[in-house]
Amino acid sequence: MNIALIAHDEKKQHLINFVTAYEPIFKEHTLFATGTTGKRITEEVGLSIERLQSGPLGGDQQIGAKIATDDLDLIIFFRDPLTAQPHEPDVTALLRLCDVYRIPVATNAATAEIIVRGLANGWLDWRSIQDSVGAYHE
Ligand SMILES: O=C(CO)COP(=O)(O)O
Repeated sequence: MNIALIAHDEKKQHLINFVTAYEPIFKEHTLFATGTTGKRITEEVGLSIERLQSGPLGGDQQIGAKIATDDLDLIIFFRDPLTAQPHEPDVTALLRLCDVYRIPVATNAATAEIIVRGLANGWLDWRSIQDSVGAYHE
């Protein structure tokens, strides 16, 4: 599975802790991340990640583009709901595309726990057989 990992600044340590806890699962998959998030995960957890631009510089839009081309299967995006983001429209657009293409997305640790445990149990295997682009029009 292709998995995107993203966290706003106030949530980055939460994501680091989360990815560390589930490192045996994440290391089995292909990981992408926005710039600063990816840098920290690489340095602090040691996982190999394809880093995109930092969120405010277009990273969320790059993640969105990968969703639109069916190149991502799961998004874990620890959002900070208490701090205004300069690129809020990009965040909204990214989450919208998750709904358009039926991409599982976790925006907090509680949901991420369920999804990652499901991932390990094969509950996301349907991703590899569905035509996600067509799915919206069913
Ligand atoms: O801003 C972000 C998501 O909206 C995350 O970007 P960084 O990982 O570069 O901090």
